[in-house]
Amino acid sequence: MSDAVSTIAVIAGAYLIGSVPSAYVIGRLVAGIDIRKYGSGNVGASNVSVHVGKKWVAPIALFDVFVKGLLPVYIGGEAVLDLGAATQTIAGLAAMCGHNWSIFLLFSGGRGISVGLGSIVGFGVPLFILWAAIPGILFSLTPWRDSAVGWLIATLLLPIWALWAGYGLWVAIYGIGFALITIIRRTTSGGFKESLLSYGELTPARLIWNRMVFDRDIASRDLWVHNRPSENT
Ligand SMILES: O=P(O)(O)OC[C@H](O)CO
Repeated sequence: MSDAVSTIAVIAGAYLIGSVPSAYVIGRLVAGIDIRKYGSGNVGASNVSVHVGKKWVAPIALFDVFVKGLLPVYIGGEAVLDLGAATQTIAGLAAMCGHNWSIFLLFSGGRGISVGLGSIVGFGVPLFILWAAIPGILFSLTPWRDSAVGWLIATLLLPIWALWAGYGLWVAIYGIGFALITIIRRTTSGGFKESLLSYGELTPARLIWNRMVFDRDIASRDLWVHNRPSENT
């Protein structure tokens, strides 16, 4: 196979693997629910933990981190096909796009943090430690335990960490892509008019802020993660 064909295959394969909706499949098979209609609506491990069961967190997270996130970056890298940093970056972002806008879920999906985590490990464990340090400290050592805020700060800083630690321009571009995808995914995470009607006290600016920074429509995390379809109607 020529390098061009391998590059296209790795990027397309990354999008398709990223699209496999592990959290959705577990929700359907184990609890008979559409996880997109419960809690945060996120097709990810933490939403399954609340609405299906904690024991499903590990298998979903392992699949999303290692198969969706790490594998495409690893296969594109020196150890396997050696297609270069540009291909690894685009493959990592394609996997995240697949997870967030899955072809198997009519372009709905998750937020991409687990997939991003796996890809960052693929670029280098020290980069992962730099990226995860702020959310880790916020969560474990301060009263500000909102992981959504921590991951947003971490992801906005990722391009700087990548350049500072010598990972090169393409890994910094991966960081910019990750940050843009996170902001787009969060701010477009649900119907805009519907949310403004459902939560009367919200202004459009506040809704956008809540979504981008806290990854939810309303201030209360507890109410948001325990949201169920019957309570929305
Ligand atoms: O960002 P996602 O879609 O990978 O989901 C994140 C997991 O639920 C862990 O919080």
